Amino acid sequence: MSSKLVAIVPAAGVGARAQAARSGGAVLAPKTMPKQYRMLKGEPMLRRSVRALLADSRIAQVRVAVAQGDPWVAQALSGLPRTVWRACGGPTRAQTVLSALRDAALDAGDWVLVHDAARPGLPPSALERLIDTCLAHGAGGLLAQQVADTVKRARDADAGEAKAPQVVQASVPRDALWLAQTPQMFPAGLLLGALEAAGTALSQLTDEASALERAGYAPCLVPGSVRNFKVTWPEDFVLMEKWL
Ligand SMILES: Nc1ccn([C@@H]2O[C@H](COP(=O)(O)OP(=O)(O)OP(=O)(O)O)[C@@H](O)[C@H]2O)c(=O)n1
Ligand SMILES: C[C@](O)(CO)[C@H](O)COP(=O)(O)O
Repeated sequence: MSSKLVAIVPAAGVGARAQAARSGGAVLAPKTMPKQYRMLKGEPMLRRSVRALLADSRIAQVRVAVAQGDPWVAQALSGLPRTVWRACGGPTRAQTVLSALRDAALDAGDWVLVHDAARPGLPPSALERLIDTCLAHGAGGLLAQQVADTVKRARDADAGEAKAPQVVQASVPRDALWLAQTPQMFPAGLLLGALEAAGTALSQLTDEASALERAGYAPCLVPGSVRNFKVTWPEDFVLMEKWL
């Protein structure tokens, strides 16, 4: 591989949903330690996610993007090889990724792989599969899981009945449906161009592939892993510890 492969880990979120139970159901103000620094089997979640990436020697560097004034990152990442961190976090995930990408100043032909700090369970085999597929096809792609359950679309909630249960409008054919995971891997120039072209829609993009799709590309869907779920809700910490 003549071009280099660099990983970006957006880690500037506050983990509001993960704190819901501890605040009695309400979403907390971002004062408590964000979820990416909570310990999972004796190690901060962020450190585990970075170590999962370092397992593949083709990744030349891992660049972690944190919020301004983050007091936890230096300790959480101490001693890890090929790893740097920058206080370039933005108000949304997509804005964090865009500023990290600009900060990295990669060549257009380099590859960039974006991975959530909140996915510490990434298996080496899934990472290897993604990198192999993207390099072989010369195109970008993402890890994803085919939907296994029957899918329902809810009818618009009745504004007058806040406590009424949601009801089904229709069942949705699931054959072509996949759930997007990370890492997501693209040529750096392509991803930067697609994120910049999103303009005011940037903050609505929930993953990198969406930016490429808007720009007319069709990213490869590479089978991910059930272990690679995103730690989002309070109960996810216990579940992830069982996998690790
Ligand atoms: N402004 C933001 C928001 C999110 N993220 C990162 O994007 C990843 C996926 O986001 P998510 O799981 O939603 O984390 P949070 O935004 O922290 O969670 P919540 O939405 O519950 O607050 C995480 O690694 C998170 O730190 C980020 O770098 N910058
Ligand atoms: C990127 C992602 O993990 C793919 O599933 C997801 O879209 C992040 O969403 P979040 O709302 O920022 O957790």
